[in-house]
Amino acid sequence: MTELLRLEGVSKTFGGLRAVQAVSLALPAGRLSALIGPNGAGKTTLFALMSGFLRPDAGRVHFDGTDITGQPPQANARRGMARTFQIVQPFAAQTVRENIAVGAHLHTARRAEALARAEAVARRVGLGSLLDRPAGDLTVAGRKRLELARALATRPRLLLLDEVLAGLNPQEVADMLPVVRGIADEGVTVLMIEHVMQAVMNLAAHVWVLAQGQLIAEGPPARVTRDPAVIEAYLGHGTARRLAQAGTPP
Ligand SMILES: Nc1ncnc2c1ncn2[C@@H]1O[C@H](COP(=O)(O)OP(=O)(O)OP(=O)(O)O)[C@@H](O)[C@H]1O
Repeated sequence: MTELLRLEGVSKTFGGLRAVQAVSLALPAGRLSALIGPNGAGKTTLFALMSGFLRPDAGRVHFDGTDITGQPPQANARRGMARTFQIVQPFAAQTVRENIAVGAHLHTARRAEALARAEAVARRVGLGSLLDRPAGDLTVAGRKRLELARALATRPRLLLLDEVLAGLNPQEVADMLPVVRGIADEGVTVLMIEHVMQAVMNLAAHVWVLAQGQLIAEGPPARVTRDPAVIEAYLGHGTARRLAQAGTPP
């Protein structure tokens, strides 16, 4: 298994809060993996540490064999790392095409080339018919696709998706799953933070579970979601034992 991203003992403290504590993991290249955990577990902070938006207090980050610890996000983007944000903030007055072209400009200064690239990416994520609409007109589901498209336009090798399914209804989630799977099938390594477990079970080959800043489990999703430590982290202390006593297999 080739790894694309490796964390070694990465930690981050905010004031007295240990948001991420000595996290080590190796992300396999060419696969779709997920990072799950209860609210406030440190998932978004870990993404920021991976992509250079935050600098770790301790530990190292390696991308494709290069130590990138402390490198700024722009440098990491040029290396092939892209991330989406939980709160989508497009340039509302600009068209969908122009918003996506911002990402394409990472690799070209030529406007026509960036716009052409934007159009191709828009079709890939199902925004082809909305290219000339202002981004401010998009629904929540449309904005999520736009966020994905802006990241894809940078031609990433590693795509970090921060809750791209949050706020979508079940039909919209079902419509988005093949889009995300298609990106991975084209060879992009994907790591997704996701609370929608149906999506994690459906898409991810490997899952890491973060709770209170620490990795508490990893493995195939079906096994991880049965892990008593994971059930405890989500549902509270003693839950796994109570479920077992009630005869409900966790
Ligand atoms: N810039 C910051 N300054 C201070 N505290 C922060 C900062 N960013 C995050 N935190 C805190 O660090 C902890 C981890 O936050 P983080 O957003 O990484 O969790 P998360 O797992 O992504 O949560 P959620 O699933 O709710 O998005 C939380 O207690 C949060 O309040």
